[in-house]
Amino acid sequence: MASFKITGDQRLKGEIIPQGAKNEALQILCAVMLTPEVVTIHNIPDIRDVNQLIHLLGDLGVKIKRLTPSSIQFQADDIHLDYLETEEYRVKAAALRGSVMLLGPMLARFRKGRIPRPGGDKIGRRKMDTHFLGFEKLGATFSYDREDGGFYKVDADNLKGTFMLLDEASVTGTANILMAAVMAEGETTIYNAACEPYLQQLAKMLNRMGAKITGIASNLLRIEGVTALKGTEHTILPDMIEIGSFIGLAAMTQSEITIKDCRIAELGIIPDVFKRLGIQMEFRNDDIFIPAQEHYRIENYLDGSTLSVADAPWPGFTPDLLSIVLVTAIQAQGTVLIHQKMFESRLFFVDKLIEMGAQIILCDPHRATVIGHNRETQLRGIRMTSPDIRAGVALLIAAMSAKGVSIIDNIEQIDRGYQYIDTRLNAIGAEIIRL
Ligand SMILES: CC(=O)N[C@H]1[C@@H](OP(=O)(O)OP(=O)(O)OC[C@H]2O[C@@H](n3ccc(=O)[nH]c3=O)[C@H](O)[C@@H]2O)O[C@H](CO)[C@@H](O)[C@@H]1O
Ligand SMILES: C=C(OP(=O)(O)O)C(=O)O
Repeated sequence: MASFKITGDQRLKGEIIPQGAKNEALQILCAVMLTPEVVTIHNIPDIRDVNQLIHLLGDLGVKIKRLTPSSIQFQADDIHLDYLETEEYRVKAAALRGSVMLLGPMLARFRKGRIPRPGGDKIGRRKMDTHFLGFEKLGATFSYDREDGGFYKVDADNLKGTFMLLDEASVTGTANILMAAVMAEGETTIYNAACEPYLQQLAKMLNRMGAKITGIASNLLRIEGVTALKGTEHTILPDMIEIGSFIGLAAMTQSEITIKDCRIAELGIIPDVFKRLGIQMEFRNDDIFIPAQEHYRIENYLDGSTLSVADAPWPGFTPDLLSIVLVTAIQAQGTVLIHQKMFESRLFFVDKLIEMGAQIILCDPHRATVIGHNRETQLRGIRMTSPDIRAGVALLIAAMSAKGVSIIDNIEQIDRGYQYIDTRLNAIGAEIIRL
């Protein structure tokens, strides 16, 4: 288990380039399984989850040629389906959540998919019903062997297009069903589809491969099935969660940071939520400039009542940034209610922030009220453990703003999704040592 030792209270200054988006990369990498032709992907982040998925593709027989550190060529022209039945596959695929999206492409191309219960953050129940209800609608049979350590199997003689109304707008569920439907016979309609930028990017890539998808960016996707897909090139967007994390980090640590090439048009409501916390930012072409700010004041609603920030499926605010908003509010002036609707166990890390001196009331597992210090009291460094990827970065931000030294254990959680975060932040003035 690795740890970070952070000496807090440093002001950062400089430019930072966001990495390619983790959650987009996981979808796009699974899509390479849909064609025997070459698919070239650019801006791939060098992070644990993504590297594990790339290894898994290699084990399945995908030919992998690294062109540059972040550009890779894939060719899935000789897939070893027998590997799906091995113990090694179970162990490796269970190490991350993104591997679940291999099912849709495998079903589309080989009419068979296997996946163990996937890993990912332990942030409450993470059901997969949407995925399998969708596959079943397309004509697949599904079985789940609980005795067998939890192994999902899908098989189909033939996939047939149909209308489906998803039980919820699941991100990986929509990606999975979409990738199965592109090669189903006839027309599929997916209503209540998730439409995060990750999915928009996936659908655009699939269309470049020869798929016929309309309704991209909406919750109503129409797919006209095709018999085969061809190769393509794809560039992953900057990681919007990393961009949001840097905005929060700049505000909390009173740092002047320019976040480069953000693809601002794709960030949806994210900048506005941070602006409502009182954080100033300037869009300079496609960069976001955050000035060093001593004070930032949380807005109230127009009627004077307390602001709340809640997650919702896109174009609502992503749940993956709520931990960052929460930590950022600690040094704001004012009060905000953080409402994490989607996950049940994502707010418990506030205990550590409270131990550091933050004023937070955990109302219930889904809601926490943060009463900002307005920099009248500084957090103090402590030893803590990173429970999940985003809480881990929230704790890192807290530690960087705190007086004294903090240790964060279990930083493998952070490494799942943030590329060389210590090196990149140290380059602009942080003091983080990897132990
Ligand atoms: C690898 C990957 O891409 N992971 C992301 C993906 O996970 P993932 O695809 O696993 O998450 P889902 O979108 O399926 O659902 C997340 C949670 O939200 C709940 N839910 C979902 C939709 C809805 O309309 N109402 C609702 O309550 C689900 O029951 C579940 O508890 O999307 C999540 C939600 O944006 C993000 O936190 C994860 O980072
Ligand atoms: C919850 C997340 O990831 P995963 O779905 O991979 O656990 C996340 O990226 O915040």
